Amino acid sequence: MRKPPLQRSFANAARGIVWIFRYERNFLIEFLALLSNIFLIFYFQVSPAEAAIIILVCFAVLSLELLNTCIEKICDVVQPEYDVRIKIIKDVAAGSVFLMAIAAIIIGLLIYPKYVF
Ligand SMILES: Nc1ncnc2c1ncn2[C@@H]1O[C@H](COP(=O)(O)OP(=O)(O)OP(=O)(O)O)[C@@H](O)[C@H]1O
Repeated sequence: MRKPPLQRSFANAARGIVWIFRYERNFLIEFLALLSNIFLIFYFQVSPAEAAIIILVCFAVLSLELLNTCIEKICDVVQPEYDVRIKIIKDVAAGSVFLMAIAAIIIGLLIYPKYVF
């Protein structure tokens, strides 16, 4: 199979992100968290290294949300009925987003207080 041109690959990726914005509420919430952090970084004039860590962990949460949604969609195709194995797969995939979200909160608690107080 021939590889699609680069701009078509970008267009496919952009379509995927537009789709998840429309249909996955969690992604929207996590995106708003990214925007809030960008605001706070400028407001508190956070150092470049710390800002990079904050931005990186926010994007990590968003990326894991994309992968979690993919896994959910594959599961729904493979097994639309209740299945305890699907439950484990979906719960574990959701756990990956949850863990990274906890990491994001910890990083926020480590970085922001010194700018606030
Ligand atoms: N086919 C299934 N068999 C067993 N359990 C399922 C099945 N589908 C969903 N579940 C359970 O319901 C939960 C939510 O799954 P669902 O596909 O509805 O994702 P969601 O509501 O988009 O969740 P998330 O907030 O993690 O994105 C799963 O984590 C799993 O525990």
